Amino acid sequence: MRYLSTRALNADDAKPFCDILLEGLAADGGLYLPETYPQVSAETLEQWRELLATEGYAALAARVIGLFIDDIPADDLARLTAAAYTGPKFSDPQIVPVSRIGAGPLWLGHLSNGPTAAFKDMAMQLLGELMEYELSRRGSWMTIVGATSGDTGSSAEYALRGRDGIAVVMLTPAGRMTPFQQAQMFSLSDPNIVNVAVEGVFDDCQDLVKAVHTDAAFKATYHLGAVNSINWARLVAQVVYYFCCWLRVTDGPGQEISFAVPTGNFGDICAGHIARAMGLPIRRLILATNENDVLDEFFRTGVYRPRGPEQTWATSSPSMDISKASNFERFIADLYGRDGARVRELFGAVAGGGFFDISGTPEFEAVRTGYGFVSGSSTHADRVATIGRLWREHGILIDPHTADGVKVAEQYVADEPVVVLETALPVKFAETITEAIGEPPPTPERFAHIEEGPRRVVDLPNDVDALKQLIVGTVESLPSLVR
Ligand SMILES: Cc1ncc(COP(=O)(O)O)c(C=O)c1O
Ligand SMILES: N[C@@H](CCOP(=O)(O)O)C(=O)O
Repeated sequence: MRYLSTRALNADDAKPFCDILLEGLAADGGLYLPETYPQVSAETLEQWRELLATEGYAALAARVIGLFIDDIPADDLARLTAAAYTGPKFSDPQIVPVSRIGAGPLWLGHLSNGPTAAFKDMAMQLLGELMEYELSRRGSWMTIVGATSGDTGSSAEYALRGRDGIAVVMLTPAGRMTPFQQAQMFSLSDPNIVNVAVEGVFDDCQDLVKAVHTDAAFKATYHLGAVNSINWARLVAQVVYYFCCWLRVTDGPGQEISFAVPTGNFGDICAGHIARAMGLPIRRLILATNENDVLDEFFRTGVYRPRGPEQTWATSSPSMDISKASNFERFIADLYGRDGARVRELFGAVAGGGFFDISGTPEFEAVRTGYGFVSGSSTHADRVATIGRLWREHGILIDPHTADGVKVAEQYVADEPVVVLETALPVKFAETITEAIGEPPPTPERFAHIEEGPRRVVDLPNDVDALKQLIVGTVESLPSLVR
């Protein structure tokens, strides 16, 4: 299996999985995609049903991900998935259980049982294993430069702390994360972890990451790598839980279900799009945004108009306060039949501060009819009401992002089961939970003292040169990194 940038003009540039695992973002600014999506038959799905029941999530992950990787031996990959998806890292032995909300059509897919209580752990735990494996095979090292709106950062740091040959420089939007999210990251004292508070919003952090990654000389000298969902390895690991949820909710071949996905950077739902393209019987992909509703606007109207920091609102589902969703480019590349020139043209307009409008085109018609996307958005009042209602009526406590998913899913209820992906645990968002149910969320024992103790974080202006200096200083301060 080989991979090409969404902006590639030449199929000869295709690369194997382990190259793009370490490269992260393509040199042309595009995102990697496999040349084709492997197809999974109904018969294979039934074999995987048996596999999941007898050998568990890690075995399923090795099979699904193995379809996309031919440069890691199958036994090694199985060992890596077994190391990633296990207790006590994950607090539930099923790794991804599902539960039904009452007797209705809505289900929750529980993705937040990992070390940092967010769905990011589902991919990040594996990414940590894969990166260490490949760096050690090559005798190399890496400086991860990432951006977070609250959950990717801690998830990456818990997956990579103390790992040999890897440093992490993680950019956070100053003052925009919850106290719990800040504590999860800033309390870490490992020398290979550097937390940064950038004067700006998440999109500014993400733009800085992309700027250093597209400076080829700098990237090569400092061995820059990526852990955001711009890295294909993140997405392929996330594809697995769509298969898992489908297998747990259905009991036979061909049964269609839908997924409702709280969306920010379009990574989670892009993994659903890929699972569907592989043949998983998904009827609809229900995209849910908060008040930062650029993607909902696109899926309703065909107009993609990213917004600037001044129009990116600080909301009570803060991890989705994103107005320029990276992975959306992957979907557009598929929509346009991997026409790299067209993708360059569309995203060139966006990079210049503009927008694109594909309303009235056959491609936009296909978004709904061929790809199953529908969308909606949610407000603070909606999520508080949804959290309160599920708590009172069903005794189920969900976080504000999952509440956005439930709220939008309810708009689209039909006759098939709908799995709402639970993307974080309530403990991370105490203020909103308290507003919704009149008391703070329970704190799982493993997080009992997280908000106590000293913090380590570096302030940084929104400036590429300042970031480069910080990266240089970090690498120089860790002599064990450079082999
Ligand atoms: C808790 C939570 N929910 C939902 C999302 C949205 O996921 P994605 O960015 O993959 O669309 C994020 C991160 O963006 C998140 O941290
Ligand atoms: N919500 C994310 C934003 C980054 O998304 P990613 O999936 O591209 O890493 C976060 O919590 O940081």
